[in-house]
Amino acid sequence: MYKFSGLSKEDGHKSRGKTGVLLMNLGTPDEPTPSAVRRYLAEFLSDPRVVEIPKLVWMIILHGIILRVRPAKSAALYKEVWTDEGSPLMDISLRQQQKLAKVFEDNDVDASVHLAMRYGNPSTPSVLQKMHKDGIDRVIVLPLYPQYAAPTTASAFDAIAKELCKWRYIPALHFINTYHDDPTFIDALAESIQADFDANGKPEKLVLSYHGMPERNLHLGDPYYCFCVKTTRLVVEKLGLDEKEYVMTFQSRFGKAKWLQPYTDATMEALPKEGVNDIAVVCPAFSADCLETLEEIKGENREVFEEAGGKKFRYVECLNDNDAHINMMANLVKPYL
Ligand SMILES: C=CC1=C(C)c2cc3[nH]c(cc4nc(cc5[nH]c(cc1n2)c(C)c5CCC(=O)O)C(CCC(=O)O)=C4C)c(C)c3C=C
Ligand SMILES: [Fe+2]
Ligand SMILES: [Fe+2]
Repeated sequence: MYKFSGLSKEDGHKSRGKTGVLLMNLGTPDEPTPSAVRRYLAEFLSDPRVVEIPKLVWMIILHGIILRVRPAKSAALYKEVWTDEGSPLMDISLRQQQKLAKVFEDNDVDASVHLAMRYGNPSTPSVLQKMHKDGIDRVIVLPLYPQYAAPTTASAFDAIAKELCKWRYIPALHFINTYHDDPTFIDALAESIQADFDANGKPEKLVLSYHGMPERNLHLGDPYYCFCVKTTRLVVEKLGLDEKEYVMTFQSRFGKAKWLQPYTDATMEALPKEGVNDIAVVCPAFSADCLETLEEIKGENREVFEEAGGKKFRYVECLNDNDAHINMMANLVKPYL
C-alpha cells in the first residue's frame, strides 16, 4: 500500500474533467509608450523562432541597436492606432473570446474559452495556470494564425510546452496548427471581400497582402509561403477572379535580409504605373486588425499607392469578430470537444 500524503486539493489526481479552448495570438504592448514597446519587443525579438541569427550576435544587435532605436518609433505608430479600448489586437481578441463563449453557451457546448498572448499579457503561462486551477484537464489550442509559420504557430507551441514541462500532470492537449485551406475560413474570407465589392464596386485589382518572412525560412522547410499561395488560390477561385484581377504580396519586412516577395510597398508603387488605379487590399494572414494592418496597410501603403498616382484604395478589414469568423473557430475546435 502506498501512503498518500502532502497532496493539496489542487494537486490531487482526481478526475477534473473540464474542457477549455485556448485562443492564442501574438500579443501587443500594454501601452503605446516607448518603455512598454521596448518590453514587448525585447520578449518578441528574443524568440529564436522569430529571429534565427546566432544568439550572441543577435543579442548584441538587439540590445545594442534595435531596442535603443525602435521602441520610440514603434510607440509613435502604436499611438496612431490605439483607441479608448486600447490596442486593436487586444480589444478584438477579447471580443473574439467573448463571442466564441456565447456561441458555445447558445449551443450547449460544455467548454470555456480563454485568451493568451505569446508575448506580453495575458501571458501564456498565467492563462494555462488559471485553466488548471479552474479544473480544466483538456485543452484545445487554436493559435489564430491561419497559415502555419514557425515564427508564429510553432512559437505558440513552444510557449505552451515550456510551461507544461514544469507540470507533473499535464492536460490532454489538442493543437490546431493551421487552417489556411479550411472551407469555413475560405468562405468567411471570400464573403467579407465580396461584401466590399458589393458595397464599393469590384476593384481593378484585389491585393492579398500577407505578413512577410525571411525567404531563407521557406528554403529551410517552413510551409508558410505555400499555405499563403493555397489560401490565395481558394479565395480567388471562390470570388471568380482571373489572374489579372488579383496579386499576392508580402508586407512588414524587418531587417536587411531578403524576405518573401513581391513586397507590398513596392507593389503599391508599381500598380499605378501599370495603369491600375483602383484596388482593394485584404490581409489574410491576420485574424485581427493590428498595427501591421491599420498603420502599415491602411495608413502607410495607402499613401504609397496614392503618391504613385493611384486613385481608389480600399482596405478590407480582417475577419475580427465577424459571426462567420467566430463560427469558423467553433467549427475548427468541434472535432476535439
Ligand atoms: C522579426 C521578424 C518577424 C517575423 C518572422 C514575423 C512573422 C509574423 N508576424 C505575424 C503577425 C504579427 N506581427 C506583428 C508585429 C510585428 N512583427 C515583427 C517581426 C516579425 N514578424 C515586428 C518587429 C512587429 C512589431 C511591430 C513594430 O515594432 O513595428 C503583429 C502586430 C502586433 C500588434 O501589436 O499590433 C502581428 C499580428 C505573422 C502572422 C507572421 C508570420 C510569418
Ligand atoms: Fe510580425
Ligand atoms: Fe509593420
